[in-house]
Amino acid sequence: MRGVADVDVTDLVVHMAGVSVRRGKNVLVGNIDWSVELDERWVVLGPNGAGKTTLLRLSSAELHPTKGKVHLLGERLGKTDVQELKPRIGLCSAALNGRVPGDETVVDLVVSAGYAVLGRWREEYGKQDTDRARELLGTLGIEHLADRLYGTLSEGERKRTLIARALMTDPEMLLLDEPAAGLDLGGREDLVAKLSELALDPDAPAMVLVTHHVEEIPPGFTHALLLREGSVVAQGLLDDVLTEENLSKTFGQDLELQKSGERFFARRKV
Ligand SMILES: Nc1ncnc2c1ncn2[C@@H]1O[C@H](COP(=O)(O)OP(=O)(O)OP(=O)(O)O)[C@@H](O)[C@H]1O
Repeated sequence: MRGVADVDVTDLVVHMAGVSVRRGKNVLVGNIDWSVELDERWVVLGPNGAGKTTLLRLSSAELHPTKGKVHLLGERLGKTDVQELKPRIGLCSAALNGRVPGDETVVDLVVSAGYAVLGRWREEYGKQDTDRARELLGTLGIEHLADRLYGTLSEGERKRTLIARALMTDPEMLLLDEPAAGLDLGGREDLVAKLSELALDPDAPAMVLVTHHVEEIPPGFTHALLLREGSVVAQGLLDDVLTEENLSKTFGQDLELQKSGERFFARRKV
């Protein structure tokens, strides 16, 4: 495995060294060493409460560590202007979903990401911006929904809209917090296929996807970090890390793991 001590952090998308986040007596994540390179696509996997969202909030400059150093896109958290850093990071999370006005059109919602506002009325945008937004909606397979109101979309369509929005600023890193949560089987499979296309695109940004389910890992993802109770169980290349033993340790029960093609499936051992 790559040694975190002897890397040039300015070349890395994420670099964490000895990072902990505490709230009172609770250790949300403890002593994390992790780095992400530009061409890598990481899945962060773990049970409820493992610290996945905390790790993503550190990676999106939403949260500072209690201890340790975090570098994002070569900038040290705490020593850089996060308002300049944030547009370079595309974040797609359920928290955002709840804050979107339902009467916003899909294309306006995507365009407004470039201006870091929710609600297009505050800004005037150019044709170049709306063309790019429509192109991104096309990439996610929902160009036909561009003029619909966000409030009328299905959950799966909303998820894709928010991913297009996160890509609007042409970020150097794309963070996806449980993108398939709440989707039905077909919706999940559609999304996994789209994320797989994105992961395999060499021009796409570095990606970090948080999930509870191995079934949601899109083909093309290269690395995994397994978290349990705020600590790293294993991290590295996906095929090395995603083993029955590591998965069982992560979820605290005896699990059977199968790989079919490029997809993973897990269930409790009987
Ligand atoms: N402000 C806080 N104060 C105390 N504990 C907190 C705080 N925020 C989060 N926690 C705890 O830290 C742990 C990690 O939370 P986090 O949201 O990062 O987990 P997660 O892996 O994303 O969980 P889930 O899969 O359920 O979303 C949880 O046990 C949570 O209850």
